Amino acid sequence: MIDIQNLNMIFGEGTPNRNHVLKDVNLNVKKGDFITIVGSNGAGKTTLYNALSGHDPVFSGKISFNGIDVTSMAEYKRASFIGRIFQNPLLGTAGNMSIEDNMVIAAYKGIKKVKRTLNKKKRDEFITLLTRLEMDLENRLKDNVALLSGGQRQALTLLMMVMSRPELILLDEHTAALDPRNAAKVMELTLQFIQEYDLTAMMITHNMQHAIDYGNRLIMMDKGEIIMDIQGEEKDGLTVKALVKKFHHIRKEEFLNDEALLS
Ligand SMILES: Nc1ncnc2c1ncn2[C@@H]1O[C@H](COP(=O)(O)OP(=O)(O)OP(=O)(O)O)[C@@H](O)[C@H]1O
Repeated sequence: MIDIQNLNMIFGEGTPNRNHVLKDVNLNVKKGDFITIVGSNGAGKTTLYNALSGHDPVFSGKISFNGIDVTSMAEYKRASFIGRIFQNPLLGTAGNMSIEDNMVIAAYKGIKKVKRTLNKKKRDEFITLLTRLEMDLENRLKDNVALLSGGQRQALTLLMMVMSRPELILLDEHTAALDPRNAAKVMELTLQFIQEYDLTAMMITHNMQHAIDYGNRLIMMDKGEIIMDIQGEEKDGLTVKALVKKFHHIRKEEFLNDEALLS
């Protein structure tokens, strides 16, 4: 589905602040893959998403999506098949608009020349979808999203993302800013939606145990490189201890991210 070839991301080229963030990254993502991504701070995980989504221009290399070269495709065009959720729950929804108005935008995303109407049928659909979140939002359609808690807002973001039927979703520590109960709830919904909507997914997490427990493939990034790509039986039998040991073996240095080990 996605083929990344020799991807280089360099910021500040030609300046004293030149920063070669992604170094000749190659990655082939198959349809249905659920890839968890771990790596220390500054490893280049978010930059990889920024290249994939078209948020940042690529310095060199090629990104193909279903055989089509999308390396230079504008971010707004890629948004019709790539969904993204950020750590900050405020980013995925418009706080000054009601829940139903936010959902109307999601329902018609990528559909051109259609009147964005909210009739009874559509509203009933929204109610059915919101009921699945089990957060009582189905009774608050007219409430402004700014009134919701972080967990409710992130769950709504997730729901709105799947409503727009993306092929690939990019999750960037999307439960990290939530309290444990809401984080677990949003994670549970994420897993349900990935399965139900047959999504291909990538999930950055600082929680090594989550990276091991979820998905079919685990990638570790370090200093702009993919240094591990673990799947199949090897992933099934993985432990945090074994993962850290593998890191030591490859890099001959300490794994610097205590947060990852402690979580
Ligand atoms: N637009 C940009 N301009 C300049 N430098 C950037 C830009 N985007 C990212 N960087 C730099 O690229 C490096 C990698 O950042 P990135 O956010 O991809 O790391 P990360 O692996 O996601 O880290 P974290 O786990 O801390 O979020 C950092 O040194 C960062 O400062």
